[in-house]
Amino acid sequence: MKTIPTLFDWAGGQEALEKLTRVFYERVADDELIGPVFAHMSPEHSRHVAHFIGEVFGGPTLYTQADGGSHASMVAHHIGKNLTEPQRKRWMQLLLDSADAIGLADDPEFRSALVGYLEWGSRLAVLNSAETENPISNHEPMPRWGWGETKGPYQP
Ligand code: HEM
Repeated sequence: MKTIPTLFDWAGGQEALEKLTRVFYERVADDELIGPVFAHMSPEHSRHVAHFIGEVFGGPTLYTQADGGSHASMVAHHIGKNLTEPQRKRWMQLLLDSADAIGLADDPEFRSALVGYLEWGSRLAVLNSAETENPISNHEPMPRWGWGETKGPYQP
């Protein structure tokens, strides 16, 4: 029986994900639509996002252990930001352009899983950004993403 790698391993591990977010946030900073949204991000931002995605994709628990984060603390960063759909679309476009620019795995299965996760996560980010209180409790586990389909429709 074939062993199926995690999305984290298939993507090329932590190094590839950190390269992806580094190139992405360089592009974000130059973007007139979403650059201003990230004007106050910390120097650690890019690495934290790579750690978060890596953990979601089955990699080491760097976001929750090394960075002391949680699903709730990630969501908290988006609360009250009032992100818009055009900003989300630009975020998606720049991230996928960055994936191509660094030569990230581009087989249909991996890209389908990647886009699926990014669509899901970015739409939640927009929804959460309209909230004034964090809908996620500190005890909620980190999301996990694999090669397959989503587990059902959106239910707040
Ligand atoms: C899968 C989708 C997403 C993931 C996994 C994600 C992840 C994260 C994480 C981990 C942080 C905290 C970073 C830190 O500790 O410094 C963060 C902050 C933030 N994210 Fe997201 N995010 C997503 C989508 C989006 C989208 C679509 C937008 C905007 C269009 C956005 C805007 C922001 C902003 C403005 C912050 C705070 C920046 C600051 O500290 O000033 N995020 N995100």
